[in-house]
Amino acid sequence: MSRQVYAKVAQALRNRTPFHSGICTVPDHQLSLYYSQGGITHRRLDFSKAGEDELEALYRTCKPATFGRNGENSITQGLFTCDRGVEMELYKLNVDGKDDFFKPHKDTPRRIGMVGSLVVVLPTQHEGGQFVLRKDRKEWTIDFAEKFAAATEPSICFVAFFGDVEHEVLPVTSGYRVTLTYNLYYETPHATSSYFPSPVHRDLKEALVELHEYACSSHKFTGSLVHQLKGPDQILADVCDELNLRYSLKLLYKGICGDDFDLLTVDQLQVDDPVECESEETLWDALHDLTIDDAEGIEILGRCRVDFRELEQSTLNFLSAYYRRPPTQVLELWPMSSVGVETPYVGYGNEASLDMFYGTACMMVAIDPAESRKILNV
Ligand SMILES: O=C(O)CCC(=O)C(=O)O
Ligand SMILES: [Fe+2]
Repeated sequence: MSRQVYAKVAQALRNRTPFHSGICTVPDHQLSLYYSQGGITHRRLDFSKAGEDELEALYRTCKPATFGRNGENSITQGLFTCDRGVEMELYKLNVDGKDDFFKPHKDTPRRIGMVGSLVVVLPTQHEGGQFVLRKDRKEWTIDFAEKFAAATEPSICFVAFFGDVEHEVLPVTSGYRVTLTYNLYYETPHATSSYFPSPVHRDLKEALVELHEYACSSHKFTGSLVHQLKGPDQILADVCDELNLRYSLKLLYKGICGDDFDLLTVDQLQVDDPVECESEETLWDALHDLTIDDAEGIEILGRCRVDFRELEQSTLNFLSAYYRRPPTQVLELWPMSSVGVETPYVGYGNEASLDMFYGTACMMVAIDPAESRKILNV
């Protein structure tokens, strides 16, 4: 992989965000909301020209507790149609007036298969009410009021995010802010991000396409985790699928046995008898039923290579069976939103101590040698 391609792939992965937001123009006639008050009066509200008083009427209907009314709202027309693979369920209508806010929370899954939420912000005059998202100590703020102010055509704004993203709505400082929230479900257990490609999806694809020829072969899934890929990991899998790049999930055991070896395995290392012994003997015990396809020694680019000449003959004998010739080289691009597994054993030293082999889940994308690649039309 050339330096530029590496930089581009790494950049695409680094830029990933756990949400997708934007603004889109909508024909006037689709900006209507029908609602009923106390089950009797039906009202139609046209957001493309709704005035303050009409919005206030909606606000009063939706805030029965505050205004002492027994109102209820029903929405008879959805604004969105859904892409194949993702089911959208209209969940609720929020109308926020001055000083209203939504404190930080994560949306609770309403039923199995819910992947996230979509918030559609309707074009009403308002200030404040910024939408803040948080994940992994990162924070993003979207000011929809500003987006509407800059829009020249009737538009709606939206933000879709995964279920594990915390979000809040800051206080509205003037006007009314109206949103529709939708629950998003994958229709199939393994629906993909290609159904709603995000900028990350496109950037990643563009970066990987620069490898321009790929081997065509079916990918191998390892472990059950592959069916639970989330967010950016799922996007990487989808892009690989589209480009016919082989990928698999593996456990990476980095620097085991005194920092010497890096191993990729299809399963957690098992130590049958975790009694006190040298870590190499324990590793030998853990590996001895496994083939090189189950556990492979690799060279991580940029890390010290194993110097086989310095190994004791007995270690060399068992370990060399787990290295291809030449050894598979692995370039680490970005940490996966991953899980780790621990295999404890009793280490041998001046006194017995509890040691462990620690593996982290990682996604391996195979870049096969040029001669075995196929031209791909993308
Ligand atoms: O109104 C919004 O912008 C979103 C509200 C929200 O997060 C929710 O209803 O769960
Ligand atoms: Fe929410």
